[in-house]
Amino acid sequence: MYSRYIPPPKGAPAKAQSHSIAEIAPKPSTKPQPTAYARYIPPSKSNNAPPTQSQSSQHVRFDDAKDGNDFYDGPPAKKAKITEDDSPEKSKKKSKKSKKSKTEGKQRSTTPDTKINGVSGPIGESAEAGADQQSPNGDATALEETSNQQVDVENSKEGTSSLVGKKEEKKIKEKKERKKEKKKKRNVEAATEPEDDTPMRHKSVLERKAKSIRAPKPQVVAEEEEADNAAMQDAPPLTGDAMDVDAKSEEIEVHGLEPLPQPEPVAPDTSKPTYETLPSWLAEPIRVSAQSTAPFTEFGLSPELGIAPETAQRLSAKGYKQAFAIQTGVIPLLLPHHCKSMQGDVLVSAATGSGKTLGYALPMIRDLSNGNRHLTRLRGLVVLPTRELVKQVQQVFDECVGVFAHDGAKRRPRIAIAMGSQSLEQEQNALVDREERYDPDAYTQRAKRLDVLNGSASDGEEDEGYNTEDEERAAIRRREDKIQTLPDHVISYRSKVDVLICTPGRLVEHIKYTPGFSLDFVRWLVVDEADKLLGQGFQQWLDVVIPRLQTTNLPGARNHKQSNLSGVRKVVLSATMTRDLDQLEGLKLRRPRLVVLEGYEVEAADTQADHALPAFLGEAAIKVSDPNLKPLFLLDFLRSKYILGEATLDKAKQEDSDETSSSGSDSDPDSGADSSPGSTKASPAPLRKLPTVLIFTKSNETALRLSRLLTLLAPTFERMTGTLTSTTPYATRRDTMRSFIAGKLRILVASDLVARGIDLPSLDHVINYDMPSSIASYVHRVGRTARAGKTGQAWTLFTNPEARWFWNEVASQDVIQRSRRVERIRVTEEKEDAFNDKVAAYEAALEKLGQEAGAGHGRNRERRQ
Ligand SMILES: Nc1ncnc2c1ncn2[C@@H]1O[C@H](COP(=O)(O)OP(=O)(O)OP(=O)(O)O)[C@@H](O)[C@H]1O
Repeated sequence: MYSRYIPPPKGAPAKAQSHSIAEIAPKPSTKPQPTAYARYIPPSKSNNAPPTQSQSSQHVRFDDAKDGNDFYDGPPAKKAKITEDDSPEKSKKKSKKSKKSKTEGKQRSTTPDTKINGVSGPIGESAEAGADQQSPNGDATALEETSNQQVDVENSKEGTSSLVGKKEEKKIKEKKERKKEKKKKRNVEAATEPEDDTPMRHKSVLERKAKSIRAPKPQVVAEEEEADNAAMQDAPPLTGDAMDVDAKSEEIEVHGLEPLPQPEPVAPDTSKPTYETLPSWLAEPIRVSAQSTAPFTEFGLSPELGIAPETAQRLSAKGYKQAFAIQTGVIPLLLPHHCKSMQGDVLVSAATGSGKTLGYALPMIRDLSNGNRHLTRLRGLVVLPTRELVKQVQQVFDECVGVFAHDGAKRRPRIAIAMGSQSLEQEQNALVDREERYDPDAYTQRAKRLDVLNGSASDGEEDEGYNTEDEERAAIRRREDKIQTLPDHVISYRSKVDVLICTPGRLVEHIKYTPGFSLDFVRWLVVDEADKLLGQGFQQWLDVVIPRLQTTNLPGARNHKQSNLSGVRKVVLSATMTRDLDQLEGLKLRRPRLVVLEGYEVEAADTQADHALPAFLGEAAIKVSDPNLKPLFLLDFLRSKYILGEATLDKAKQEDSDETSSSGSDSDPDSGADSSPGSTKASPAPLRKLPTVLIFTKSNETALRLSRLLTLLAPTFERMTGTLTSTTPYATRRDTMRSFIAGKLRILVASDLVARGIDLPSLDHVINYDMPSSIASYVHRVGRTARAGKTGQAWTLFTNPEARWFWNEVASQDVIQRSRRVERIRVTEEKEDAFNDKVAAYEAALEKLGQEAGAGHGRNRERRQ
C-alpha cells in the first residue's frame, strides 16, 4: 500500500516525480509505467534470503521494463536492463518493445488474479526470479553484445574500402578492449551503488531498533552509537516501501535476537548489623556471665576501699552470702577507684530478680558511711516509678546501713522516702530541719530583699538576692524570707537525710516547694526501672532534676573523696533497659559503662535478644476457646494440677476423703481429681494447699471484677484472695502486700501496678489472665516469680486473636532469652452436663455482681448528695 519515492535517473522527464500512490496501487489492467521510473536494483547477496516488500516493489517497477516475465524462464530480457548510460532514444525503443511484449504477455496470461501490477505468480517467486535474472554478469554480456554490434557496423564500412592496415585493426581491437573494460567497470559500479544504498538504510533502521531494545551501554559505546544515529539522521527519510521493509525486517530481527542482557544477580547480604552508629560503650557492654558469683570481700582496691570482712559477715547473716552475678559486675565499678575509666556512670541491664538493688545500694551506703559523722546532707537520690518500689528499696537500704553500722564506721547514713503517701508538709518536715541562727549580716541582706519584695526599694534593685534565671528557686527564697525571725537572726535549713528514695513526681514537688530542700550536695543519682522513668509519662522530672545536679554554688560539695572525683555518679538500671540514646540523653551521662547480665539460652545461639528471663522460670500458654467464659476457665485452672501440683492434689484428695468419711458428708470423693483446666468439679479442699498465685489483668476495673467473681464462684477463695490496683487506697495496698508476702493471702489479682520491681520471694505462679501490652510488660510480669535463683512458673492465657503476637513475639527466642521454650498446654474437653452447671453458676455470679455494682453506684450517689 505504501510507495517509495525513488528519484528518476538523470535526464528522465520531470513529470515522473509526481507519481502517486494510487498509480502504484494494484491495478491489473493499468498501463505499464514509463520506463523512466524503473531503476535497476540488484538482488540481495543471498539468494536464500526471504523475499521482502522492497523486492516486490522493485518488481512492480521492474515489470514495466520486461516482456512477459510471468512465464519467462530464460535469460533476463536485455531491454529491461536500463542503466544511467542509456540514451533517451534507446529508452524509447525499449519502451516500445516492452509495450509490445506486455501486450503479448497479457494475451498469454490466464490467471489475472495472481498478478500484482502485472507480475504474475507469488511475489516471492517473482522477486527471486527477478533477482536471479538480473545478475551483474548478465548485464555485462548484454552490453558487450551491443558494442560488438556497433563494431561490426564499423568493420563492414571499412571492409568496403579494404585499406585498413593491421595497425589500425590492432588499435581498434585495443579500443574495443578498453571500451569493454570501461563498460564493465561502470556496470559494476552501477550494480554496487544501489546495493549499498538500500541495505544501508535498512541497516540503520534495524540498528536503531536493536538499540532500543538493548540494555544501556557503557558511555563509550553509547557515544559511538550516537554518532551512528546522527549519520542515520542524515540519510534520506524513509518512504512507504522502506517502512514496509522495516516491518518485514522486524520479523527477521526477532528471529535473530539474542536474550536480553540481564543484570548480574545480587548476592544476598549475609552480614550482621554492626551497630556502628552506637557509641562504643553501648555497642560493647561489659558482659557478666549468669553463673559467676563472688565473695563480697573480693571487691575494691583494698579492704578500706572495698567491702570489709565484718561487713561481708553481716551481709551473710542477712542472707546475702555471696554476691550475685550482676553484683560482681556492678559493685566494683561503683566502689572508690582512682582510674578515670572506673569513675563514670553505670547502666545495668539484668533480668528480673537478679539482685540489682543490692548492686547499687551497697556501694552507695558504703560511701556515705565514710563521711563526717555530724554532717547530714542530702547526698543520694534514688528515683523509682511506684510507691511500692520505694518502700521495697528503702528496706534494702536500711539493711545496708545496718551492715556498715559497725564499730569502725564513722556515721550511719539516714534514709528517707518521698512518694506522696503522706501530705507534702509532713514530708517536708521529715526532710528538712529549720532553725534560727544568729547572723546579723545575713539578717541585713534579707531585710534588703524584703524591701524589694514590698516595693520600697528603688528601681534596678528588684532582683537583688534572687536568681531570676531559676524562677522556682527564687520563689522559694521569697517565701523563706517572709518567715519572721528574732532580730539579727535568719532561718537556716539543714537536710535531715542522706539518701532520699522517691517517686519522680514527689521529688519535683520538693524541689519546687520545700524551703531548704537542696540538691547541692547530691553526688549519687539512681534511676531504677529506667526505661519506665525515661519513657512517656515520666518525662518532665528530668528537666527539673538534672540541671540542679550539674551546677552547685558550693565548691567541693559533690566530692567523692576516696576516688578523688567530683560530680554526680549516676546509676541507671532495668530488666528491660533502653538502648535509646534520645531517652538516655536527658540523663547527661558522664563516661558511661553498660553492664549486661547474660541470659540462659535454650540453645547456645548467639541471639541479639535485648531481654533475658530468670534462669529457673518455666513458661506455658493455654488457649481460651471462649473468652466470655474466661473467669470460669481461670477458676478451673487454679484448681488444676498445674497450679496445685500432683502431690498436693493427691494429698488433698486423701484429706478430703478422710474428712468426708468422718463427717458423713455426701460430697463427691473424686472431686478435684480431674486436674486439667476445664475439669468438671473440683473440691474446695485443695484450695487450702493453694500455692501463691499472682494474677495480672489489663486494667484496675478488670482486676476488681475478676477478684469478686472468683470469690462469688468459689466462696472459699474469699479469705485468701486480695486485690491490688492503683485505685486501691495506699494503706490498703500496703496491708494487702504484706499479707500476700506473709502467705496469708494466696491469690493476688492485680493490675500492672505491681508488674515492675516488686520482690515477692515466695511467689510460685504468675498468671497473665490478660495479655500484657508489650514484651517489656511480659518480662516484668513473669519476673515476679523465679527470683534470686528460685524456681517459678508463668502461665499466659491467650485467645485466638492474641495467639499470633504471643507466639511470634513473646515466645520467640530472638526477642527474649530464656532457659527453656514456652510450653503449650492443651485443655481437655469436659462433660456437657457439668459444663452447663458451671455456666449456670457463672451467670448467677454475674447477676450478683451486677446488683452489687448497681448498689455501689447508688451508695456513691447518695454520698455525693
Ligand atoms: N547476694 C545475694 N544473695 C542472696 N539474695 C540476694 C542477693 N542479692 C539480692 N538478693 C535477693 O534477690 C531478690 C531480688 O533482688 P532485687 O529485688 O534487687 O532484684 P532486681 O534485679 O532488682 O529485680 P527487678 O528487676 O524485678 O526489680 C531479693 O529478694 C533480694 O533479697
